[in-house]
Amino acid sequence: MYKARHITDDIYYIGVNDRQKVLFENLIPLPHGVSYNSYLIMDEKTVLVDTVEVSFAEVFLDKLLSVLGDRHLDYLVINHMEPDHSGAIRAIRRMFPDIKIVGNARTFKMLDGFYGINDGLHEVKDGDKLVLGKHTLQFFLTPMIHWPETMMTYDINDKLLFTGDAFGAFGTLDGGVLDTDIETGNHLEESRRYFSNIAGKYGSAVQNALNKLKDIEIKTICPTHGPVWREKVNKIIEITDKLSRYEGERGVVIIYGSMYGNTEQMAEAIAYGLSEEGEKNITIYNVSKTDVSFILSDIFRYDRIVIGSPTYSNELFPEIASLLAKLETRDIKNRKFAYFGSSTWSNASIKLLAAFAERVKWDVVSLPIEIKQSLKEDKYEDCIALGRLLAKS
Ligand SMILES: Cc1cc2nc3c(=O)[nH]c(=O)nc-3n(C[C@H](O)[C@H](O)[C@H](O)COP(=O)(O)O)c2cc1C
Repeated sequence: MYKARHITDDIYYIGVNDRQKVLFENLIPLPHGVSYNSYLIMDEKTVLVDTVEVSFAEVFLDKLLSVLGDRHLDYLVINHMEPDHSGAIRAIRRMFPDIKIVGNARTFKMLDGFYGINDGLHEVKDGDKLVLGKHTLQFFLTPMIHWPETMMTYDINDKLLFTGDAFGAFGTLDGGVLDTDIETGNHLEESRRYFSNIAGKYGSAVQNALNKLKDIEIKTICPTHGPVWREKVNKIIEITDKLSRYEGERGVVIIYGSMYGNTEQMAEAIAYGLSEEGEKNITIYNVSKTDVSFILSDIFRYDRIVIGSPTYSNELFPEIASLLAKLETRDIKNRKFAYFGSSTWSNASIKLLAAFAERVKWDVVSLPIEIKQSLKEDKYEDCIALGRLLAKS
């Protein structure tokens, strides 16, 4: 019944859309849903590349059988064992008991641990090839994008790379699958948020993978989430390269926590100073309102970061503390930084922000600004001056 999309003559898209999940990994909001991509190669040998989340197994198997018809499924290639891609493996094995499962040594340890599958395996090492008939697959081990077993599979014939989570994006595929058939503005934005929140911690691993792939010609990128990239292959590689090198574009992100508005007024004054000096790309985030995944995405994207926090029970404002903890685990480098804070009797937030700046080794461009009780004229002017300075930094 299903009409599967051709990616190339012999390669079909048979993934599914998830518009039910509210939080990816129970953490990250999915306002536009997410797709779990799976691909089928129909050659002398038939090959399934990755599967989908278990709750979609039924519709997934129907899609698979629609393309496969009465042919047997010879191989399942596992690029990534995370359950949103490996969830239907057991169902596939039950339906095709003779199928050969292709993965690396680390894949197979996880396959046994997750699903108790430890036979019918075809182990590959970095650079190994598998001939299917017209098509030959080559496997590249790309550990820590985003788990240790992750690998990529290159179709030498079609110059097409199955990349697992790399180059993925949040957002369902509403009709089109190839970027040539989609208005991809939102998916490109969501690819940044995806990278920042999922793989952002592993910048050097991503750089290693990009280096490993630099000599192969890639006409099509087939990730496990979001659009298949063809027209924008270079664009998506460039975005990933920049983010994984932590190279910030010109732009300022101001993040504040505030209960009664004083810290917020400081943020506004800093933005005023920035704007006065000609800075156009300024975003202010109230950390209690915007989900941290969006804020992280902008922190990955831009080169100047400003954070303000009230003192709260001798600590940072809790949502700011939570953001800083997330930033520290991601090890984002090369950011210019300024910070500010407010308190009523003892200013702990400034000291904690200073300690954070030291730990992450960001380049602090100015002394912090701190206020007590309310924002008065002199400190208001200091905030504006900080904005002007940041614009020139
Ligand atoms: C629950 C709570 C705890 C606070 N704890 C402290 C504190 O430990 N030390 C302090 O100097 N001020 C403390 N304050 C006062 C705030 O830090 C101060 O009023 C600040 O300017 C509030 O900033 P805002 O107007 O941006 O919310 C606390 C305020 C609240 C509501």
